[in-house]
Amino acid sequence: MEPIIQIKNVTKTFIGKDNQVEALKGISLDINKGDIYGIIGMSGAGKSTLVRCLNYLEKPTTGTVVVEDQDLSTLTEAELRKVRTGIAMIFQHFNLLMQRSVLDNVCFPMEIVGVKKQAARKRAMELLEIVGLKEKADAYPSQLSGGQKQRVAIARALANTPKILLCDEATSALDPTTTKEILKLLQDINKQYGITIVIITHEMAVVQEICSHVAIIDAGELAEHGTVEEVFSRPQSQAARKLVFMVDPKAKEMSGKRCIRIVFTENSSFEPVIANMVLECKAPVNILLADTKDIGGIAHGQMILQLPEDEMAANKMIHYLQERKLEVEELKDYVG
Ligand SMILES: Nc1ncnc2c1ncn2[C@@H]1O[C@H](COP(=O)(O)OP(=O)(O)OP(=O)(O)O)[C@@H](O)[C@H]1O
Repeated sequence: MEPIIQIKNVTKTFIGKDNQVEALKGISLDINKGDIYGIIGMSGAGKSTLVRCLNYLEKPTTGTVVVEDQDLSTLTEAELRKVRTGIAMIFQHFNLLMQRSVLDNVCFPMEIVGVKKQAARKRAMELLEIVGLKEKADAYPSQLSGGQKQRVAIARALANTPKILLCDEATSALDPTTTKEILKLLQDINKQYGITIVIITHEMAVVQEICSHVAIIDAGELAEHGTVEEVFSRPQSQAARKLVFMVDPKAKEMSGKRCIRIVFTENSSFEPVIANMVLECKAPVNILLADTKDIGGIAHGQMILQLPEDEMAANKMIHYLQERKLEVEELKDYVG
C-alpha cells in the first residue's frame, strides 16, 4: 500500500507568555491511499493540532509531513496553497457562510481558484445531488438542520476534487442517527471517489463505524496504531483500553479484582463455553462485560470475567479456556 500522508517524528510546542505546551511529542504515522483513518484521543490529547499539521495550517516545531511525496516544509507559500487545494476539511460546527445560499457556499472554493461561475454552479449542483440536498440549493444555512449543514460542508469540501478529506469532530454536534447518516455518506464518498479520509474524533463508536485504521493519541504521544480490528480487539496500551472500555459503566468496578478478558475472533456464541467451564470447574464466575461488535464486517466478541476467589478454580478456568484456543488475558488495573 502506498502512503499518501507520512508523518515523521512530528513535535509541536506552543510557547506562551509564561508557559509552554508540548502538544505533540514525536508522532510518526503513515496513512495510505484510500484509508479511512481515525485519530482518536481524549480531550486535549493533541488530535486537532496533529490534523492541522497535515495541511500545514500549523507548522510542526520539528519533524516532517510528506503529502504525496512532497515534504511540506520545503514548499513555498504558493506551492503550499496548491497542496491545500487537494486537502479539504470539514468541522464540528460546519463553518458555512451564513449570508450565502447553499449553492453559493458550495461554489465558494471554486470561485477562489478561478472556476467560471457557470461551471462552478453546474458542479455545485452535481455535488449537492451526491450529498442528497439538491432541493435545498436556494436555501440558507440557517434554514437547515445540523445534518443538512454538514452535507453542504461535505459538498463544499469536495468542490475542488480533493484527494484527502480531513474531518475534525465532524459528527460531534449531531445526534446518533444523523451521525450514522453522515458517516455513511463519508464512507460512500471514500468508496466511490477513492478519497482518503482522516477522521478526528473522541468517540470510539465513530471509529468503529467506518474507519479502516486507527491511531490513538494520548497526551501528545502515539499510544497505539493499526487496523481497527487489531487495536479494538486487543488494545495494548492503557490509553487504548481506556477508550475501548470507556463505554461500559461497569468497567470502573473491575479495577483491583482478578479479572480476565477473553477475545473471540469468530462469530460464535459464548454461553456454552462459559457455562461448560463453570460446570467443569465447579465454581461460579461474574460476567462483568460481554459484548460483540461488528468490526470491519467481522463479528468480534469479548468478555470480561471476574474469577472466583479460589486460586485453584481460577487457574483451572484459565487453563480450560486456553485449551479451547481462546485468547485469555489477565487484567490488572487496566482502566487506570
Ligand atoms: N494555539 C495554541 N496555543 C497554545 N496551546 C495550544 C494551542 N492549540 C492547542 N494548544 C494546546 O495543545 C494541547 C492539544 O490541543 P488539541 O486541540 O490539539 O487537542 P485535542 O485532542 O484536539 O482536544 P479536543 O478534543 O478537546 O479538541 C492542549 O493542551 C491545548 O491547550
